[in-house]
Amino acid sequence: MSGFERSPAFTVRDAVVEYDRVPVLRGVSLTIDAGETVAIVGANGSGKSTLLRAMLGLVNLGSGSIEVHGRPLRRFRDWARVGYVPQRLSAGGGVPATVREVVSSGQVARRRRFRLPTAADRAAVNRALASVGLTERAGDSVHELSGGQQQRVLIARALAAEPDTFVMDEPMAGVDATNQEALATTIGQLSARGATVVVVLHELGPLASLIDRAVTLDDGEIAHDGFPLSPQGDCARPGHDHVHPHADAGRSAPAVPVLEVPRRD
Ligand SMILES: Nc1ncnc2c1ncn2[C@@H]1O[C@H](COP(=O)(O)OP(=O)(O)OP(=O)(O)O)[C@@H](O)[C@H]1O
Repeated sequence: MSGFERSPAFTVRDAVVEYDRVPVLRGVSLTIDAGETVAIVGANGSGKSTLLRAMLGLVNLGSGSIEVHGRPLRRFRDWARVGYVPQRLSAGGGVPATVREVVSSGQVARRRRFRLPTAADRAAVNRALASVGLTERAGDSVHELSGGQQQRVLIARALAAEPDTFVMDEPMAGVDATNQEALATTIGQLSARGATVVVVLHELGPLASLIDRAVTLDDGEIAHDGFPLSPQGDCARPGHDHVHPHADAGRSAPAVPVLEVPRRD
């Protein structure tokens, strides 16, 4: 699938983003090939989320340019190919939504207008729910769930659309160790099928064995782009403010259902 695609999934050239005239990205250039699994790491406030949001057109560039699957961002239309996992579930305006409804909402971009979900759509939602361990909670309101469970709902929402490109902002945040391992297995399966995965991480943790490229941001600039560095000295201390990726030893993970990623070859 994407392994045969010639265009990179993302091409970022000299991207500058400012908030209230304060530069947050200061000329970031980055190419992510289709099929790569790349971690974006760096200290709090270094610009990781802003970079992801810029790559998806959610914040405007002050200068520079971004292409998605070979097209300038503004002309890219195939958003059904891209699954985004934001950092947190937005408040949702108090409208009660069940876990299944939120997960199904991920499929809206791939459906033709006014077409109801097919059996295949429903099956994809069921697979996504199972892969994050929320099958039993499908009928519950998302507002009743813990932060970590809500995070898993967001991941399932991205999985349900069966995109070939995933952009995830700290998907492991607040998720307990068992579910982190299960998610790592799911992401590994996506990767093995040739999906592109761009993931902001605080620590490589259970994803370490999947990540062979880490991009470190430092104050809005790329400080490292390459093989993940190992933690040393003070950096090895748990809980310190990470400014580079940690290549922890990969751990084995429990088996979870295989997810179908559409082939494009
Ligand atoms: N909407 C906004 N308006 C103003 N400033 C913002 C906005 N969003 C982010 N910032 C600022 O931009 C800088 C980079 O923020 P960003 O969220 O991209 O960093 P990050 O590396 O993802 O941080 P964290 O690890 O804490 O999530 C920070 O100083 C932040 O306070």
